[in-house]
Amino acid sequence: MAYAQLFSCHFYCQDSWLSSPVLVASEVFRQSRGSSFLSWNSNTKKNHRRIFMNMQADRASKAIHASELKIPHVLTVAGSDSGAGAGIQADLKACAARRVYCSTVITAVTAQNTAGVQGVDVVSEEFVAEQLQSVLSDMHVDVVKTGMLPSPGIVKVLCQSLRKFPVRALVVDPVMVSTSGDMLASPSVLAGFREELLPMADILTPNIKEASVLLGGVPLQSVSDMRSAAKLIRDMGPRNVLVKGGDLPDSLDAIDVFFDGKSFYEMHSSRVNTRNTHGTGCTLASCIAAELAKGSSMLQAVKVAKRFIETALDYSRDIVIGNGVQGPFDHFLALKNISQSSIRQDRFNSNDLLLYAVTDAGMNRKWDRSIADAVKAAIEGGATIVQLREKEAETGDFLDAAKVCLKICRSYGVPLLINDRIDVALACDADGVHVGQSDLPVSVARTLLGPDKIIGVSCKTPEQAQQAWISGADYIGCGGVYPTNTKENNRTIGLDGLKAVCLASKLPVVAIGGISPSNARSVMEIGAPNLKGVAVVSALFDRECVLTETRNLHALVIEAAAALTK
Ligand SMILES: Cc1ncc(COP(=O)(O)OP(=O)(O)O)c(N)n1
Ligand SMILES: Cc1ncsc1CCOP(=O)(O)O
Ligand SMILES: [Mg+2]
Repeated sequence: MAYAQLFSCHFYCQDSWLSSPVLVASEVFRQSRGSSFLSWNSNTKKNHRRIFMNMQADRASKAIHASELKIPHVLTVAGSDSGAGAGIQADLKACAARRVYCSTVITAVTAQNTAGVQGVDVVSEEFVAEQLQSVLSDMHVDVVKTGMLPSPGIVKVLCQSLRKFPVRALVVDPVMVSTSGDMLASPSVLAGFREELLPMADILTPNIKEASVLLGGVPLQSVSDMRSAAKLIRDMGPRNVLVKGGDLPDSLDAIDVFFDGKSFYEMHSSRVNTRNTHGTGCTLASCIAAELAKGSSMLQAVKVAKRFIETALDYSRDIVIGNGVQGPFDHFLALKNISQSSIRQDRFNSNDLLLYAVTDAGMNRKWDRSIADAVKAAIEGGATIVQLREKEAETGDFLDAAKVCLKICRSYGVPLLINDRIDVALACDADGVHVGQSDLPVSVARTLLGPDKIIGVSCKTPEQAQQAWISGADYIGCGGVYPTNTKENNRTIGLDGLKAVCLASKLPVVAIGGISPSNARSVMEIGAPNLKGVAVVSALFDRECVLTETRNLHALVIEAAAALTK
């Protein structure tokens, strides 16, 4: 009986299941009292308490799950762009870049590239409706963002679906004409926009051309025109309007006008001089939708979206994709620094350890040369990898030097590593880092740098060498093999110590510490196949001519390595 009462309470209270333990408790009590429930003995009490506690635990775990698994979700209803700069493809990339899930309803398939739109195949309104039903009946969508809506029928089925499955916000990008000048919606779509869609929209994001079309063709030539347009368009129903002024003539900045019905906000961002602007409208609207899905206010969402576009355009200003006049940009800010060395399949080649040049600012100062000149000379002399080890440098100076040296290294296809400073390596997108036993652990460095960067770690003992492998390092720097003045208080491990580390290591090893032309051969000849080379500071850089010294040492290690393979 008691169980039956509680069971019914469970269902009765389902709506408040997650939110109000007090309500659940009082409901248990109310129902048990109102049921001539006379045998309220201590056992029953205990049972009730146990069941109630179980309910509490169940509720808590459901609450944890609910908050853990709630993923902000944008549904984009738009056209596909085969060149992937705009449309559905831009929306997916923008949402992924803003860390929001994005589902897609495709309204049209376009044959498109950086030169323009070559063809459009409109999806039937029935099939658009079917896609909408599939997504909205199953998934929790926070925000719907619309792009290309090529027919009045598609606008109609979209509005029907939105009435059936209301969402938190609707972002409408009134895509009518592509940036290349091609028509993407029939004129009859305008009526559907005005009658049904715009009154449902939380924000409308027309560019100047689209704002003009919406207003029956009035030209927009100034910020003041954009303000008037924003006001008139808002009268058509959307709660907020963002008129994008990227195409405004005679303006140094890209100025957008945001109007929320009460206030106007002029949003300035610097105009990025690039051909890679294809897809900015779709991306901006998707970013707004993504921020709204995360819970931002409208003004904040617009600000973040604009900042994202500005950064992405600036980052992608020089990338080359396609031969047409307007290229796509890189939503993930990852393509610019792709060099031949970073896209080669074998990201780390242990043969690169052969002659490992490690810089020292003090030595370069002493010999009155810049770090750039030192690095260039070392590479021309035969250095196969370069490490910047700038112990005294200010962070900003270190980063500046790293950027300059990275350019030089990339131009020669030689990897550049940064000693100790993972932040500097990340900031300049160096090829990797070298860390010591008391720097950030290799596993943390790997998490921060990702799977593609090179990570080396200093090891003096076989145990450290085994740990280096487990932690995900790529190579081991082992030393000091001989006494050195370059590193203070550094225990010398000798050739025996080096050999012990090599034998214990599954990773390639480079020897370091007091190595020069006079002893490099003995190092290379210790008889460990995974000893791949020598790392040198003073024998290269505490000398008058870096080029000559590197050349000599290079000839020597090449000879020693060749003798070993005979
Ligand atoms: C290849 C190579 N091995 C060792 C070092 C030493 O780095 P450093 O930061 O001077 O000292 P630890 O961090 O190892 O204690 C290196 N730079 N390169
Ligand atoms: C950085 C470092 N780590 C171990 S020994 C050493 C110094 C190597 O410098 P040099 O080649 O001048 O002996
Ligand atoms: Mg270190």
